[in-house]
Amino acid sequence: MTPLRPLIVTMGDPAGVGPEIIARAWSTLSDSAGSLAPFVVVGDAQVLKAHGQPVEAVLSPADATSVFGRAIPVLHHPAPAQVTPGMPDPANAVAVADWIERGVDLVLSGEGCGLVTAPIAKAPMYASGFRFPGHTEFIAELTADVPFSGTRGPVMMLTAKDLRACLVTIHVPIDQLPELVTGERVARVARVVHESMKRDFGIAAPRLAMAALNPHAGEGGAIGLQEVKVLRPAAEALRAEGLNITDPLPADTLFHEEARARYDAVVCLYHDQALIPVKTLDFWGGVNATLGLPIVRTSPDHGTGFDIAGKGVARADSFIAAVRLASEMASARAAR
Ligand SMILES: NC(=O)c1ccc[n+]([C@@H]2O[C@H](COP(=O)([O-])OP(=O)(O)OC[C@H]3O[C@@H](n4cnc5c(N)ncnc54)[C@H](O)[C@@H]3O)[C@@H](O)[C@H]2O)c1
Ligand SMILES: N[C@H](C(=O)O)[C@H](O)COP(=O)(O)O
Repeated sequence: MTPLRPLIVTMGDPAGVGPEIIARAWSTLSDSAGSLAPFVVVGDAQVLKAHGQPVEAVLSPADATSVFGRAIPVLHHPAPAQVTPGMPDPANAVAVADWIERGVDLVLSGEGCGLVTAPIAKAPMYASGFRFPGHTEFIAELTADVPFSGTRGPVMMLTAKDLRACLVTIHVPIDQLPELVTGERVARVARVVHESMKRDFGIAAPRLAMAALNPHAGEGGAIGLQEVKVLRPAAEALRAEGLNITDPLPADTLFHEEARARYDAVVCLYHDQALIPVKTLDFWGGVNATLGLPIVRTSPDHGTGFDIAGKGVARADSFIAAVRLASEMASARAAR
């Protein structure tokens, strides 16, 4: 099989742990040529150089393959404001968004096989006028006009070990869930997940589970009506379409080892219903992936870690797992 093009890594907030986990990940992965796609970083080369690894500015992702064994290849796009680890500056937020847009463009052009995004911090991005909740919605907007055969996302998936938890709603207040958890929204997410399990994970016959919203799946309507009125009808309609998906199941018994063995992915209804089990199962190895887009995109399961940025203690495990997963997903897409 033809070798993959490089992965495109975006630096994220330069004041966060992104630069140091990229440097640490490179020192681990630089001799993995062949088994994993190499990566090239879109960001400020000077910021990366501060983390003790060789850095080499390149002119295109194509240069990354020959450089990756000896240095971190960087497509240098300078941060406009001074970078102080742990001290985010909204003046750099526009550059952070530009790095993401550049990264998406490089994957769409075919110069990169997938995108791995180091963490951004929402507050400084919002302060600069960034109008998206996070990477997920921004990247969906950037790829909205690109043809895509299948149900279009974005769907956020958090994965660790054998758990793939996919979100129907993301960064919304809990009191909006009864209004937002609709049959249409659940069905669209389930279709995206079903198609992604085949496209991105090579699972020919995906088994999906659906989490209930209410305790004990609503206890037949005695503890809430979403399961009776919304979720079970949606599951029945999806099964009629040919998807293998359960009725809404009590979330408290969905995530233990034996339960996880019964499904390939679980459709969860809100952020913490998915993220607590994933980050509890393996905080250091968890990965955030965006499904249902024309490009592969992954990200570590943690944020910018401003409290430890620049102190040399940030772990690169999740970032390395995100690189591995993006490489695997890109390979699965290339093999189809
Ligand atoms: N992929 C992403 O872009 C992403 C993911 C999650 C959160 N965020 C954003 O990051 C910002 C900070 O979020 P938060 O404080 O809720 O979570 P966080 O993950 O940044 O930090 C939570 C705790 O985990 C620690 N931690 C984080 N990464 C670590 C690493 N690599 N090694 C060791 N310890 C680590 C931090 O020191 C902190 O104590 C917020 O704006 C949030 O929205 C971004
Ligand atoms: N909910 C995500 C997590 O905790 O990993 C995080 O906010 C990242 O969201 P984006 O990938 O949309 O930036």
